[in-house]
Amino acid sequence: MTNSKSVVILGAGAWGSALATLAKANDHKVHIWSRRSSRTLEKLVEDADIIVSAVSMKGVRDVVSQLQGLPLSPEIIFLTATKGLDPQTTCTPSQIWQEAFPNHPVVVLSGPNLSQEIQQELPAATVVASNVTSAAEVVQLVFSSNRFRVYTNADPLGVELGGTLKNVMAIAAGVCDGLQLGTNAKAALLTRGLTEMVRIGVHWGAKQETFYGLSGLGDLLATGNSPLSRNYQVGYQLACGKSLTEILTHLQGTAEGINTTKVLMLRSKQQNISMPITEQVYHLLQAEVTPRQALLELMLRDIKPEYNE
Ligand SMILES: NC(=O)C1=CN([C@@H]2O[C@H](COP(=O)(O)OP(=O)(O)OC[C@H]3O[C@@H](n4cnc5c(N)ncnc54)[C@H](OP(=O)(O)O)[C@@H]3O)[C@@H](O)[C@H]2O)C=CC1
Ligand SMILES: O=C(CO)COP(=O)(O)O
Repeated sequence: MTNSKSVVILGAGAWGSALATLAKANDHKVHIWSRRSSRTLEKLVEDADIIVSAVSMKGVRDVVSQLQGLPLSPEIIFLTATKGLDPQTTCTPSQIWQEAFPNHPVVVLSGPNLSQEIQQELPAATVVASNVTSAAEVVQLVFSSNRFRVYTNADPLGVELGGTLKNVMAIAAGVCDGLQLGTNAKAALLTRGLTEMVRIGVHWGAKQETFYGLSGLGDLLATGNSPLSRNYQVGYQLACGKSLTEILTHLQGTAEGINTTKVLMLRSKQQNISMPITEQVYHLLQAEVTPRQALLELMLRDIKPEYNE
């Protein structure tokens, strides 16, 4: 097949494995690498067309620095699928990749993509975004199929922030359901959560409209309503009285929202941006408030117009 690409996926977790399944189903040559792999990264990336990073945030700088020492073809496209923020710099993963590889195109993939549903071959849609349109189109072709619809987008920062910021709201949504607060409360929470995502995201440099697409609202709806989301599970179990340590001991995989909440608190304080839901999620994760106290804090904030910001 002439359009067959060589795809190397870094990270053999839930998301790396699901992305591998999608690319393989389209007859691409796919190799998955993890830090436990017997095969060296150098050998694997030798003839790669696309390097996909599906490691969790805490692994991004490690894999970037491993790749930096290797001779890479200038044609290689980097695709990042991590939904997190760097705790030291507050940078997004794509900013880290682009800084390390300034001459390569970097593409972001993000959307409502619960990996378990994708592994069950249920239909889903996603967004691939880049400043280099041709690179986004290559990635679009590699992953598109009759069960995975891939849209391109020219706002990589907005696409990446949508998938990242919604993890904080997914924790809050889990709390909302765990406390059995009802459908009205959930709708209010997700809507005001989106307002908060837009507020900080636009200040960051992202486009407002991007947050109303698949990678923002779409992913917020998916993870804010599904027990398959690890972030949602964290919130749900906190509402049921478990401690964060207890929850993390049994959680399958990564809940990026925990780190993202801390990074967002830092950034919103530095830049004086109001993020009341994020702030309550932060206090809850620090065990400084109970879920009921967090709810009351939000309900008893000063009354104000819906849009004055
Ligand atoms: N699961 C999902 O539904 C989706 C997840 N995502 C995002 O994808 C990212 C990965 O999530 P997911 O696959 O679910 O998480 P998992 O916890 O299942 O996997 C994390 C992966 O990251 C690797 N990793 C962690 N630290 C390092 C490191 N220092 N060096 C090399 N590899 C490292 C792990 O390797 P090891 O196994 O060796 O620890 C593992 O392969 C997250 O940012 C998540 O938000 C995005 C969309 C959907
Ligand atoms: O981002 C996701 C789906 O789009 C996965 O959500 P969790 O990381 O909360 O499981």
